[in-house]
Amino acid sequence: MLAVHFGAGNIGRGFIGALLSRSGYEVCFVDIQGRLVETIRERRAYKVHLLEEEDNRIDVNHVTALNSRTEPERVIEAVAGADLVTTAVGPSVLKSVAPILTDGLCLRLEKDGGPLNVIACENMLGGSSLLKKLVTSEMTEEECREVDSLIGFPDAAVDRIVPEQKGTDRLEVAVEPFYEWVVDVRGVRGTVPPIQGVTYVKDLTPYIERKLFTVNTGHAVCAYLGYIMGYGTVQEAIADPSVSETLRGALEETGEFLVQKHGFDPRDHQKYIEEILNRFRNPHLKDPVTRVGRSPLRKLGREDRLLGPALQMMDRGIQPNHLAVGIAAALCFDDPADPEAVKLQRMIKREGPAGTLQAIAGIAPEHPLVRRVREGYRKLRQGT
Ligand SMILES: NC(=O)C1=CN([C@@H]2O[C@H](COP(=O)(O)OP(=O)(O)OC[C@H]3O[C@@H](n4cnc5c(N)ncnc54)[C@H](O)[C@@H]3O)[C@@H](O)[C@H]2O)C=CC1
Ligand SMILES: O=P(O)(O)OC[C@H]1O[C@](O)(CO)[C@@H](O)[C@@H]1O
Repeated sequence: MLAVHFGAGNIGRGFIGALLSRSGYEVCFVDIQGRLVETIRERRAYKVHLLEEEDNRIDVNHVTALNSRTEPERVIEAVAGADLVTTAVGPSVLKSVAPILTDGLCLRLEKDGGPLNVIACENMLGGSSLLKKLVTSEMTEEECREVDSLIGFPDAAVDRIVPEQKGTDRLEVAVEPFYEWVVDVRGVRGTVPPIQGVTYVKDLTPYIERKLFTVNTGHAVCAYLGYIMGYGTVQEAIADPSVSETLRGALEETGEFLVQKHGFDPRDHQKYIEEILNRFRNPHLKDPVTRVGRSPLRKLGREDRLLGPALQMMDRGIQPNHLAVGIAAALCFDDPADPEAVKLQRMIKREGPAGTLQAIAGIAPEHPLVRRVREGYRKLRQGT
């Protein structure tokens, strides 16, 4: 079985590629970084280091790689002959992957290659659905019909913290031991991919919202507050009671909303929150707040981890008091090395916090959430 995986980065090697290889797939990574591709091709194996008390390393074998910039024809052939396609490139990069994927899928359809599933493993709602839209936008009506019946784009939720890599080995990836990969089985075409460790569900929404609005909301709130207070890592930030109080408050708010919307058992959800806080505290992880807070414009998107739950909970009469502080903290994120943070700060200078929220997420300045965020923003800027 051949799996073609776009993005040989942290999640690609440290999570998706590792699980696919363990499940018996030969994994062909596709990336644009020449040295990385060459090294994978030379070694055909790497190690995943589990960041826990004991020093465990797992061997990942039967891997190879292709460079989509220098050998696009080979990537197209690989997609045409694959048993599974996955991505972990970043939500904003899906549009760059789409053209070569389209060519591979068209070749497959020409060759009557049979059903195939394409799973986008990105931190976003509807990642595979977006990829399908991008891919089919360039296809004829006939090709679109064939894609509908033969190529599945099941949406997925992926959860594993893979921090910046500090090791000396080019391929080894250090990861937290925990992982969760949930796939919407309704989107699958043909045989359900036999991936060990994947949970197939009939409705992904409760799972992806629970994950995005707990793990990612909490991580973002912690990172942005930590950044303002001068902490370097999530682990340092969460040890500060003023950060952990706001973080816990925000997760209790999103928790109330998730329990109400999806009918989770409140005690189970509380356990889920505690587990996540423990994962953030993992003393073996040193996860920079700048990595977790990266791309603030994306994270301040209307449906993403901050405004997404805040807007939905206000519609239900739940007040995002702590979450609004987290959103205000996101507006203060000014990491000079992050192009989105630089752009964000330029917008705030020009249009103020309310105008910026309107421009990024289309929220009217008179929305009650904006009043709360502005209040939080003023206090954070004054250092109170
Ligand atoms: N790091 C983490 O803990 C988690 C990340 N994610 C999601 O996984 C995705 C990837 O994140 P990371 O692995 O952390 O990022 P990363 O930056 O480590 O990896 C991304 C990889 O994609 C490659 N890439 C960029 N453009 C490409 C293209 N056009 N074609 C092929 N490859 C391309 C990059 O060279 C890089 O190797 C993101 O959507 C992220 O939100 C999800 C859960 C956890
Ligand atoms: O990968 P993104 O969306 O930029 O955000 C970083 C987030 O993803 C994770 O890497 C894993 O879900 C978290 O560490 C963090 O919440």
